[in-house]
Amino acid sequence: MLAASSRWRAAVHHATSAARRLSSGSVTITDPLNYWAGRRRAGQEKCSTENVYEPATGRILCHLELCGADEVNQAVKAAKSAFGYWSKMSGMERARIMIDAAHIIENRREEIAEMEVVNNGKSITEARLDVDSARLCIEYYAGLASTLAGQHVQLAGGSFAYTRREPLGVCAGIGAWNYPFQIAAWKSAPALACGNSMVFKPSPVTPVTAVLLAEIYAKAGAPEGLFNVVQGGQETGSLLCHHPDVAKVSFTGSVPTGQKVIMEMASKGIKPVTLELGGKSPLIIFEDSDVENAVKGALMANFLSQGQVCSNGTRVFVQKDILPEFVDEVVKRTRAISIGDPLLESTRMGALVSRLHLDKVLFHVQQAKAEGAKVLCGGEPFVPSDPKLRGGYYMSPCVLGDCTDDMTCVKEEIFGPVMSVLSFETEEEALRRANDTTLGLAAGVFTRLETSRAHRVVEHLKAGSCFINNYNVTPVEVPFGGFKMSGIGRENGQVTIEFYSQMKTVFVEMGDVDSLF
Ligand SMILES: NC(=O)C1=CN([C@@H]2O[C@H](COP(=O)(O)OP(=O)(O)OC[C@H]3O[C@@H](n4cnc5c(N)ncnc54)[C@H](O)[C@@H]3O)[C@@H](O)[C@H]2O)C=CC1
Repeated sequence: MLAASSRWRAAVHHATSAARRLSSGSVTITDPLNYWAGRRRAGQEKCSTENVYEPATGRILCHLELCGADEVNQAVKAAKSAFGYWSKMSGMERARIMIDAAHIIENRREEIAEMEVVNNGKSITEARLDVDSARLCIEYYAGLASTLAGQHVQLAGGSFAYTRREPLGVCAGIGAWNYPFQIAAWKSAPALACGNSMVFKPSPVTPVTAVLLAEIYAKAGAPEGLFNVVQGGQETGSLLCHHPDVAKVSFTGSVPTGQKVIMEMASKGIKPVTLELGGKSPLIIFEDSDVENAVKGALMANFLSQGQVCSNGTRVFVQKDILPEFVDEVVKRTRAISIGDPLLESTRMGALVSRLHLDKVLFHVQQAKAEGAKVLCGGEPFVPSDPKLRGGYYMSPCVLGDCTDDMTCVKEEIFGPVMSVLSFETEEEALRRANDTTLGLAAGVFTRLETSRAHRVVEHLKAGSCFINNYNVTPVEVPFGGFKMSGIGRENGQVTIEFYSQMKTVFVEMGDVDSLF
């Protein structure tokens, strides 16, 4: 998810001046990846481990020590103790520490981005933008920390009431694997600004960079235990969400996990939840669009992070008259995407996150073919010429033509570099088909001549984040989140303060009690 297209260009431009520290196939991680009460923690002897892989090469990167009940208890205890101190600080005091953390991120941008690439497989160019988005998010909420205030309400007889915006306590953050560092920042920044502490559990597939954020907050002066990291999968996540001292759960992940598990768990403790789930978003391209921009928009809507983006506009509806021109251009540009070593500046598409996920995405392409879609390009495993990359999880980005609404590739989230192109004739038809989904994370519209049409269409799109004449632009000042089964609550923007705080109302009597008894 990018903050702005100008930053995309800036990142490409500045890239060459950055000194490369890591190279694919050269990294092994031995330091513990759990972190609480101010330092990294090795797992206990009995704790189980899982292999973590480098997507670019298929090598084992480290053995992840999974947290059980003891470790989760210790992390929550540390967070509870930090909460007592942090929640009593003024917003300005909290902001100063958060701004220092943002500066450290800026100074360590290249190092964090490289580790993200090694663990996630996305291109270094994109990883730098993710780190920037994390930094900007922390800066933004640092700016809001001192503005949190209540209301004063004058009542009859001189009595009055006031409201206080109070933190919730220990918040649990649960992350997905596609934006590991950025998700940790997007969750922790508003939480900390409001005076909460956090225990964060990254995806076990990408556990490496969340602990860097923990060290950065500590270096910036955060109290011990303010931001903690516990590693593990379903079991650890479940322990964390069920913990009686956890006041709120903020989850990014798939619809089934969010729906079945998190809601159930949160409802047992009546805990507030933020859910950022999956999507199957539409991108509608009208015949009056600037085709060059619409093609660029469709590529940005489908191929960032190897297509592993929740908000991707994977159902591309193109008005009939421009379909041939659009398809020619989109296929030409998709074929030109350079796939390979994600740490190379020239690479625009790296490796998918895991072998399992790659196989799932390739299966989706086969299924689409079997259901009658036409593979216009890509959709094959890709083997780079560099021998060290041969075990990596690469595929060629795919454009599917002749798609219809009933095909699985058009109905289900693939979460890989696969664009489905559909044709439409009228605005009413496009809207009806675009909204025909249980999901509603994002949507886009390209139209040039009729500005009123863009706003009319957006008004009728059932999606939380809409784009006009662009796609996948996510500045941290703007709320992000979904309608329907794509989620509950929002991340980013001012509104998110409401999801990490609670309002207290205080009535003050200035006269005598007027009793009915
Ligand atoms: N809306 C948004 O902002 C975003 C949504 N996503 C969605 O995430 C999905 C891909 O991420 P995955 O990691 O595969 O999703 P997932 O649902 O498998 O896992 C997400 C996280 O939940 C944890 N988890 C699994 N079972 C749990 C349980 N019982 N209790 C607590 N935690 C549990 C996992 O360990 C992981 O950290 C996609 O569907 C994508 O659309 C991804 C990024 C952003």
